[in-house]
Amino acid sequence: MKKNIAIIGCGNLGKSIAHGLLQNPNFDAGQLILTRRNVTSLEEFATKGVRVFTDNAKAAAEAEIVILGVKPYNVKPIMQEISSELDISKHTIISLATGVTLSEIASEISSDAVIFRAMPNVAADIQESVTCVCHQNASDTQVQEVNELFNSIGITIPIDENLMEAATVLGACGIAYVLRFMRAMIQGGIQIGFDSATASKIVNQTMKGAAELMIQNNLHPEEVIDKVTTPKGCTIVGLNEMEHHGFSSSLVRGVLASFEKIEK
Ligand SMILES: NC(=O)C1=CN([C@@H]2O[C@H](COP(=O)(O)OP(=O)(O)OC[C@H]3O[C@@H](n4cnc5c(N)ncnc54)[C@H](OP(=O)(O)O)[C@@H]3O)[C@@H](O)[C@H]2O)C=CC1
Ligand SMILES: O=C(O)[C@@H]1CCC=N1
Repeated sequence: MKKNIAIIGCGNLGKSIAHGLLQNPNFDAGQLILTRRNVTSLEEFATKGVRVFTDNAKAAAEAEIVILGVKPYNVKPIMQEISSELDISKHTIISLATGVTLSEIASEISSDAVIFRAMPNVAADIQESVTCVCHQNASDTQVQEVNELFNSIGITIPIDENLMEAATVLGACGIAYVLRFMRAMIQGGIQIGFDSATASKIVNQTMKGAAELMIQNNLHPEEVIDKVTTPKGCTIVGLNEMEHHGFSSSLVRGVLASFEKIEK
């Protein structure tokens, strides 16, 4: 795809997406435009040939795909700022904002506008995001184009808009839950004798191995857990102890708490 892409409000997630896109050999840095008010932290991109602006309207005017990377409460003012530069026959708008609906965005421009909501996660940085996507008014070609964009930084899953909040929790918040689990594993590893660096290395590779096993062999976790838990062995003792302390229950409740926070 050779279209220009503007990320308006290039913060944590925007930068991850930009890093991921720039690793793609078919993606030209000149296609990318990044904005925020304080552009100091975007200098690394400018040195690679990315256009870095503070002027959101100018960025929108120079792009065909406009990604809204701002906080949810900034979507409306940003749309008002850039709407004079948006041409609904030219622009595809992609909002990353949690909880802001397609119709809320459309109300700032036109009900006929081509608008996507996309929910990636920060693993976009290394092209390992999962991005759930829904849209309004997009043609098959436009859907393909947006899928291609997010496939270049991971995998893309089309969903109905009513699942976008659930997607936010499972995929976008989810990476934080997984990392907190990893931190706890590392802490346990230190307590049983490893230095932090070695414990981290073991935990990182164990996580990667577990995830790849599920992905490559298309398995449910419990199928592999059964193979690891020797009867009367140490794994089942550890797992049961974790469950006595509410391990699975606390994760499920955390997922629900995040979901309820978005739904409020
Ligand atoms: N972080 C994550 O993992 C995920 C976030 N999201 C969603 O993505 C969006 C961004 O999240 P995140 O990246 O964490 O947030 P950040 O705050 O890191 O990024 C938003 C950026 O917007 C910029 N900004 C604020 N006002 C303006 C403005 N008027 N014009 C241009 N830029 C502006 C800010 O920079 P400056 O102050 O310099 O202008 C800031 O860097 C949110 O809507 C969030 O819900 C979705 C999935 C995952
Ligand atoms: O915590 C948040 O609100 C955002 C949405 C998903 C990840 N970060």
